Amino acid sequence: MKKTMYEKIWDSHLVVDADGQAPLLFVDRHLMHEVTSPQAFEGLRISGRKVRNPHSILATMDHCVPTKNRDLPIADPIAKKQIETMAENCKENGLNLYDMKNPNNGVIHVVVPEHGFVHPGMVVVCGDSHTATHGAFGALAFGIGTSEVEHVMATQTLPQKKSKTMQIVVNGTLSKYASAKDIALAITGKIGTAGGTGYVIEYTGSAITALSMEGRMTLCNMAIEAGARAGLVAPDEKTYEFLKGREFAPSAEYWDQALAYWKSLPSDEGAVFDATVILDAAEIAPQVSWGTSPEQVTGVDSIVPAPESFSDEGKRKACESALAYMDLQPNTKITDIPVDFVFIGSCTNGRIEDFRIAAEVAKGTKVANGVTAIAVPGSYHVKQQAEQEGLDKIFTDAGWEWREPGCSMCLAMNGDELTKGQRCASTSNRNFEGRQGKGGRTHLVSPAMAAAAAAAGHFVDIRKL
Ligand SMILES: CC(C)[C@H](C(=O)O)[C@@H](O)C(=O)O
Ligand code: SF4
Repeated sequence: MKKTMYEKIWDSHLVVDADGQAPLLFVDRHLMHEVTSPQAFEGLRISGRKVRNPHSILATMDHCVPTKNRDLPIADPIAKKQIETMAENCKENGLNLYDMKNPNNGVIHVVVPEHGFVHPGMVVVCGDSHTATHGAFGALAFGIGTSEVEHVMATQTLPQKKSKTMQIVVNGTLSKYASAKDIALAITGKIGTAGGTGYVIEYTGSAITALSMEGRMTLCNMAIEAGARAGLVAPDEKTYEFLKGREFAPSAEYWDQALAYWKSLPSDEGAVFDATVILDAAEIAPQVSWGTSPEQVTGVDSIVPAPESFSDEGKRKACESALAYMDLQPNTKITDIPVDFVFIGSCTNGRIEDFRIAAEVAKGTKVANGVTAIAVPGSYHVKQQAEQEGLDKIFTDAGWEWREPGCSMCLAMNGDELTKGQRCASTSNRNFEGRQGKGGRTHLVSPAMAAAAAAAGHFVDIRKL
């Protein structure tokens, strides 16, 4: 029988599939951060159980960490407690933790690939919805809840319902400055935040294979915003090249064996998907979200929609309330929307490629009057690399703040936040009400779009730069 990549990974990880019970999957890699793990460790402690395989786990501190003045004590007592608890839990259980002072620190989904910890064909979990990022390597990677975190720590297995499969085909060539982020947003715009519910998405087509590993990570990262359980891209030469020589990649001795397995993973020619969605890369304009859900998004050359333009009652109401929250009038040109704040960073767009493209746009510009712009590398390695390339200088010369790594303003848990009514061009993945601070307004964009908005003080069609 012809199988999709998802089915191959599923079948090879199935431990038991007994009648009346959810199938049990083997878990290769378990990623952790300080927010969703404390109760799981507590549960283990109470039941007197141990972590089954500490080597399957990699942990970071990312959500609560400050992005400046790291030498000072952490001011927020909740953040301080979370960070201390994480350190104690990892120590007690012998886990590999890259804490705030470790040169490998950063956002979990940026750090993990840097060390080659996830390989094609693996099952990867984390108490975090953006675990989907690692699907870029052809691994089945998805977020789990805290009680599941405890289960995986104790058993290295997880009860899972099998998903349906969706193929999203993106052929053609992206226009200048359009990026993986724009593909991701265009997909969410097309299928909606519930479009992928119940599915694992496999991204295929020439525009996907043309993406760098960073781009594939950006794309898979947002599979969750389209409602999917996970996103996958078939491994290819770029994947192998990226992994080769990294700390946790298979060593030379096992490389050929690993490669042979990885090459068996891509979906068989003629394998049947439960659903197929097709997009043309050439038609994807740089995207800007206008609402409070990642599906409320449009091209930069477009306008803010009017509620009446939606035939669906639910979507019309959602548009109305989003426009009220965002303080936007229907039919406003996207390029006429001003910004007060610009954030480049997060596990969606906090990688070196993101800062390179943003620096290219920011070079020689000045942040517009009244605008605050911050660049927050996704990891310390990204930060170092960017500094080696002189990118930090480009940003600071242009009036940007260059920060320490962390989730930062992606979800504003560390004190980096918008004030009420501030409007932000953000390279993160969620524009929910209050996501970047109470009363803050988020517009999701690519790094290049964010950099252009910082200089102009409003959104700009970067294809015309
Ligand atoms: C804190 C964590 C549970 C959450 C997630 O699951 O994604 C966060 O990372 C986010 O991006 O909203
Ligand atoms: S960067 Fe944002 S999306 Fe990614 S893990 Fe942190 S909070 Fe979640």
